[in-house]
Amino acid sequence: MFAIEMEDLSYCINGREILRNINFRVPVGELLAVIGPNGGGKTTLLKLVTGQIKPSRGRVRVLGMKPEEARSRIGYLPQRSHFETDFPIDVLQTVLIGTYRRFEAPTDDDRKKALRALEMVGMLEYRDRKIGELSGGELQRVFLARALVREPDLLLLDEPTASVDPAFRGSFYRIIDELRGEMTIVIVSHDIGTVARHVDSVACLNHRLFVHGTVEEALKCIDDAYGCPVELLAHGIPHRVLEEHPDE
Ligand SMILES: Nc1ncnc2c1ncn2[C@@H]1O[C@H](COP(=O)(O)OP(=O)(O)OP(=O)(O)O)[C@@H](O)[C@H]1O
Repeated sequence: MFAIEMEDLSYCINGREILRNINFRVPVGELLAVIGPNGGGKTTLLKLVTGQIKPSRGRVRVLGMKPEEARSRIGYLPQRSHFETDFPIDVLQTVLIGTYRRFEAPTDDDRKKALRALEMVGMLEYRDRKIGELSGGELQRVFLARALVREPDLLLLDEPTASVDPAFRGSFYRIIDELRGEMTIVIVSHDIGTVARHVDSVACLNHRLFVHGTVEEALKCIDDAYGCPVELLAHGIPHRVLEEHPDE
């Protein structure tokens, strides 16, 4: 069984093809990075996996099911959005949002799981703090706990380390290394150099899927996917830094 399967999948908005003929299989347990230029469709791909949007053509299966059936098995950390941190809610309550079931209050078991998730991300002692008092990196760890609280089989992380300090980036990847093998993990990232050190495989997406393979295989055709040169730096493992894209 695959954690994610896409077959001849296309997705269009207002007549514009955002994703084109994607064929893609992510084995259970894989730790995958999805990279690609801005607007290449990475977030759209994740939304198809969570069932927030439906393909215009083709098929997507998640853990062998339709995405909407698999939803309770998916943990999702969306791209950093405008979260209202003035809202008077504490850390534990924020994590409990991840256990949400319609018409049901959180149970004692939900609370235990939320505390365990906070422990996993090193935020247990912050459980009673108001979220408005947290730094960006601390808040992001709380959101990661919220994605982990249902003990998902598939964890989707959209730009998890964007706009947080380098110290958080290090602690974030230590958490990911600990989760490795316990669940399938998909990380959307622009930080190719860092992400490449931690993942099993890389998918390179720019409206179509250019490659899904080992880090080395992906780096070989990354220039094609980006449509512009990518500078290679030798750092023991392949490590690249993006040059500015001429269109941006
Ligand atoms: N609801 C929408 N309506 C119109 N266009 C949309 C919508 N959602 C996404 N798009 C467009 O689809 C394209 C792909 O967007 P998406 O957010 O998936 O890209 P991305 O690879 O995640 O980009 P980034 O790296 O900048 O986050 C973009 O051009 C975006 O403007």
